[in-house]
Amino acid sequence: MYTYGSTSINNKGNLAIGDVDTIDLAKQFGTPLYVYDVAFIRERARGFKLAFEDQKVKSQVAYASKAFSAIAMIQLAEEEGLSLDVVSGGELYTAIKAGFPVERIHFHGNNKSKQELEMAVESGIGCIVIDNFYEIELLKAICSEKNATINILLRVTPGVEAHTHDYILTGQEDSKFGFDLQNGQAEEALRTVLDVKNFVVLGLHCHIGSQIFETTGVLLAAKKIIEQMLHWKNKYSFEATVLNLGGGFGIRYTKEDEPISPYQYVSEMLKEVKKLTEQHSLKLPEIWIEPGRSLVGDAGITLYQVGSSKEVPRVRKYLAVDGGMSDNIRPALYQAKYEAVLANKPLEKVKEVVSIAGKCCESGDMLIWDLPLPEIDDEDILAVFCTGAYGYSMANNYNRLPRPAVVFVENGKSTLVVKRESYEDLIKLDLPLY
Ligand SMILES: Cc1ncc(COP(=O)(O)O)c(C=O)c1O
Ligand SMILES: N[C@@H](CCCC[NH3+])C(=O)O
Repeated sequence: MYTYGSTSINNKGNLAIGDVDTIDLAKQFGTPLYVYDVAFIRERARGFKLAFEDQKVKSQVAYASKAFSAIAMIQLAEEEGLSLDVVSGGELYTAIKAGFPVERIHFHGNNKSKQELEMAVESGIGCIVIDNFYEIELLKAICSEKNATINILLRVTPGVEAHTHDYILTGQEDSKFGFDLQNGQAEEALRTVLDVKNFVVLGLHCHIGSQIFETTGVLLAAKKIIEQMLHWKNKYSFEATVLNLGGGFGIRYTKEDEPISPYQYVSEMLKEVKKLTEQHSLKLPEIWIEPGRSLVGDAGITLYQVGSSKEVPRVRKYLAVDGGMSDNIRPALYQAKYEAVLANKPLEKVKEVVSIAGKCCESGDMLIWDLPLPEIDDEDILAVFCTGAYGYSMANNYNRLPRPAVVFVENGKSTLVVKRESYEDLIKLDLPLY
């Protein structure tokens, strides 16, 4: 059996994560349960930073908190010296409440509201990544009213198609994000922001998509942007001091996935940027990146209690668990694939192939199709690997299922970092008619 992330088999023969027995975790905290190995997250964070240090390039590695935002996670990002990418007032609020240094927070989003922008400006945020002309006007008015100066990046769409699921592509021309680099929109945006006295235009941002396994796309994007940078230096005497190349580094969800290491990805990216800027006699900008999934995705697993099963003769057997699309919507949304084992007998011989269903009232609520498993018993716990990114953060209360708890494990110890929702929590915003 291949184990994912930092899971292993312990001396009881159970699946362990960060040296903590997953069956003990399920007993102590209940199921479904998200569990993160903190050491794994730290190692990834250090790996990203090392790639920049080795190439002697000034950088910021910003954790894209949309992957998993919770106070403890933000504090961990701070401990590792990461910066932070937020995309909403809610993510910003969480970061502020976690005590994250605001000057290292970058604010993204294709439709930031006036209230969100005001909150960001008032907080003294490090940088706002401007996405569209509407936002330029909104932010300009807010800064002038508050007499505030703000660092900005312009998000550009370089017209690059990355190889990933259509729904998580973002760098192509037909995208809701950013200013198009090729049709003159980005240049018009640059002219506009350079004229705003309250803006300090740090540079440019692009993000071509998510769960990407190769550097071809980002290298092409960097080339297109750097060529524009040269043009804009000549035409407007504008030299970018920051180039943010986004996130999107892929992880290994299943045996078929073969991502390159973050270190290799970043090293190749930096070599290309250095080469191109030297070629065009441009100053090497600070390089920022925004990994989300690759910092937390394979650090996390979800534990479920198995429940009912249904045999469809000659077709398949469904095995239901006590969660589903409410705690992991990715299979339903992107046909995302996952691997799983029975955590109490991960090494036992395979007996049958079953399809793992969730408990929501939807036929599409399937977590894994055709999973080989040993003989299944009522007390079995299913562990699904690599659920650390876009699991809890995309969790919902469909069918009024309470969202699961989140536990961090490190050095053999477990800590509850997000409580399980209760039925009381589910109705706390409801107002009775009588
Ligand atoms: C602008 C931006 N930055 C960073 C990310 C993080 O992506 P990932 O979690 O794939 O690293 C995303 C999500 O795709 C994004 O849209
Ligand atoms: N939520 C997506 C990624 C989108 C990232 C945001 N641009 C996923 O689960 O893969």
